[in-house]
Amino acid sequence: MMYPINEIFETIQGEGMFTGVPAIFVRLQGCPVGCPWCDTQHTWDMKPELKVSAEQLASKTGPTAEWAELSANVILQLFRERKFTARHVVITGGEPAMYDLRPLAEVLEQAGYRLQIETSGTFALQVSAQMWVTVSPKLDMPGGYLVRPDCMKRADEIKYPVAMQKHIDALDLLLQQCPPRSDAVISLQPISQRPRATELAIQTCIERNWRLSVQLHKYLHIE
Ligand SMILES: C[S@@+](CC[C@H](N)C(=O)[O-])C[C@H]1O[C@@H](n2cnc3c(N)ncnc32)[C@H](O)[C@@H]1O
Ligand SMILES: Nc1nc2[nH]cc(C(=O)O)c2c(=O)[nH]1
Ligand code: SF4
Ligand SMILES: [Mg+2]
Repeated sequence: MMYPINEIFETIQGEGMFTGVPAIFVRLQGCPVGCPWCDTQHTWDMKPELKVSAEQLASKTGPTAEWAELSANVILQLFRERKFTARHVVITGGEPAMYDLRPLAEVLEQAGYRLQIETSGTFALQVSAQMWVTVSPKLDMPGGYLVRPDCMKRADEIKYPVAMQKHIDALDLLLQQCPPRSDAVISLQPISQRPRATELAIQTCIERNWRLSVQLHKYLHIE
């Protein structure tokens, strides 16, 4: 099984329940959901002419639409070559749930890593039993994809991006229609550090006893 990889880097997890935890990020290429405010629009398309070798991918600095096809074993080898020390791996994208992540999970979990997936919840999950699943639901996006009830049920964490009250109302409806597990953590993440979005998220989290997720990496100016 080969995975289309946009980048692999080590940093501090800036979002959700594992905020502050050193983590290796594996960013997969490709996403058809089309959120207008998406942080990673360079991962949406998989252009054949932008396919590069594993070596070229490893020397990438900063976000570009270049991608490479890597196997799970090559990904693990790359972690070792780059002397990464984090034990937590975040699989993100793009939309990583478009791919069967079980072979990758088998190799990395066998090597002792704890895995987390960041997903929009719009594709059926193919993940390991232990993987921490963060679903960031995407409602009414241009791609026309729907959030799946099975993804909502598998979620360990629902991390919802908000800017306006209508987004909270839409989340309330989703939580009614596709209820998560009772032990799932619910957090609000202000879109693009907008002050009004942040204020709304703070107020709503206090009222509902939900968590706040502020994209710490953007405040710290790290990757
Ligand atoms: C870039 S997405 C990739 C994974 C997957 N496609 C998803 O949407 O969960 C990773 C996380 O960043 C969030 N995100 C993307 N752009 C954002 C923005 N401008 N402001 C706040 N959160 C954003 C997403 O909601 C998601 O939780
Ligand atoms: N530091 C850091 N934390 C993150 N958490 C989720 C991210 C993502 O793009 O999925 C992300 C990211 O890009 N950087
Ligand atoms: S689903 Fe995720 S990667 Fe896709 S456009 Fe939305 S935020 Fe970006
Ligand atoms: Mg990001």
